[in-house]
Amino acid sequence: MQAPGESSAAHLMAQPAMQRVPTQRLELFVLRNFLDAAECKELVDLIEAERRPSTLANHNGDNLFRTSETCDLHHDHPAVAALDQKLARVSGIDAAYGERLQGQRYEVGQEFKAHTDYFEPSHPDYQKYCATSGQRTWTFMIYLNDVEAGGATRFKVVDKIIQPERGKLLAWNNRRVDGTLNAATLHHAMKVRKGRKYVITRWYRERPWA
Ligand SMILES: O=C(O)CCC(=O)C(=O)O
Ligand SMILES: [Fe+2]
Repeated sequence: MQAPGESSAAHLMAQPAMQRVPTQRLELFVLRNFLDAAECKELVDLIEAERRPSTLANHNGDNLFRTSETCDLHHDHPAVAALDQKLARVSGIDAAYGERLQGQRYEVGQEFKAHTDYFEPSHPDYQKYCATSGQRTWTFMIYLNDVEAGGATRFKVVDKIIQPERGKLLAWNNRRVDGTLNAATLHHAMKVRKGRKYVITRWYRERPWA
């Protein structure tokens, strides 16, 4: 059994067509065709309708660190509610532990430089971000389109590159199996070279999101 807010390799590998990316240093999974073309299109349209410049929780003085645009998705929209439920099933994590779903759009030249999704406990704002709902546990991310060139997600510590592909789900544990934060999850959303890239990210927490 997994703790609330946590997925597990065993749960994920029991999902049809789930693949584990071969590396000892982190739990990283790919599921192709998690969403179909129509589902992806509907979500892209929602992101298009409400995007705003992306922000950073841990701002580090580099204004070019995350240059994409973000859209906070509305969970009362049927397409978003359906995705929320689908993610709950595949992850095994109750949707209540998930932060609000976020869409991201990258134009040519836009990126999100190498970062980890967990919050650094030494950061002055750690309490602000983690006091209520705790640390981020797992990240689930869906690519909503095929990108003409660029836009891959690179896990540089383990030297794995995941190519964007319409409907593909990428999931990883931000911590090691023993619960400690895993710096090998460092990842870089590389620059789009041609076309556009749309993704949706879902970060889960240790406690219900509030
Ligand atoms: O767009 C990607 O490939 C990765 C996005 C990401 O790392 C994030 O939103 O935390
Ligand atoms: Fe990330």
